[in-house]
Amino acid sequence: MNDSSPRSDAPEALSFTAQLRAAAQRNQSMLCVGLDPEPARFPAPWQGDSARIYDFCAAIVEATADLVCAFKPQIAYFAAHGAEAHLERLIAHIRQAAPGVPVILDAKRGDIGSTAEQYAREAFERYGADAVTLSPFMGRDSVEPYLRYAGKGAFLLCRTSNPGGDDFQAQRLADVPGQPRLYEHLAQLAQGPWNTNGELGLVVGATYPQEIAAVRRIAPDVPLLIPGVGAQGGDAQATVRAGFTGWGSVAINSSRAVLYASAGADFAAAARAQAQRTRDELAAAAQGA
Ligand SMILES: O=c1ccn([C@@H]2O[C@H](COP(=O)(O)O)[C@@H](O)[C@H]2O)c(=O)[nH]1
Repeated sequence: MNDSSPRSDAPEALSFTAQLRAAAQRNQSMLCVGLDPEPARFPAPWQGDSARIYDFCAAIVEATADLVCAFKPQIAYFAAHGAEAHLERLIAHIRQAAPGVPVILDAKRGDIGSTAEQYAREAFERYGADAVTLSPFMGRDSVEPYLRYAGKGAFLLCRTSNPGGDDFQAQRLADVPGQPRLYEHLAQLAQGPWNTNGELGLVVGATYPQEIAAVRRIAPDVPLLIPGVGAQGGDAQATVRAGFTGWGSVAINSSRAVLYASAGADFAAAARAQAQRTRDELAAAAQGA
């Protein structure tokens, strides 16, 4: 043996997509619980108290750790209260309470390359997230800094869950062969030329199952982050039928329906019950898919 070769007893870290697949399989779950803390909706005596953001989210994580394939903190809910330190502490806590469950930082960043480098550093080094959401509006060079982080994931907004997503995402691109809609073109890019580290994914809303199916046909290999079940009324079963191709192929997000399942002292138990119902409904849809 060559003694000068680097040796480590630490297991090699899994890439984001491998982690997502493993967590989904282990917990038999497509459910991603969204961490969108709103102090006004916290139970008494924490109601209105932004100093309790960490405590509230940590309780949700502990209650649902074995039911999810991922957690998705939305950065605005922390930054709006100056609670970035709570987010750092929360992600560190997820490593302890839910080992192996990946963290998708929902930040929807998008800027010129030099600024994107700073956003990537924030997501992956400051917060230690496993993946981040990005707006692809500024083009390939605005996405590349994130792809330089080995094993880290990035989800491009593709066909978002809101009605206004049609304003741009459904428009046809006259200059691209076949004149695809913008969201279809984004799916082609994510499946092919932009996916240089094999860790790109797409955001598609559960409120638009037909578009999920179209995206899945164009991009059969990329993971889909699918918000919109629960509070936004997306069709969970149609979503699974349209997007699921195996464990880790989809992370179906529910935030408010889980977080605020009860406004009382039993909020964590109620969140667990709601997460379990959603996980089981999604899994049952896969059996029938
Ligand atoms: O198209 C999109 C992209 C992101 N989101 C985010 O997901 C959650 C949804 O929360 P619910 O309470 O389950 O409706 C939230 O953080 C959004 O910012 C989305 O809804 N749609």
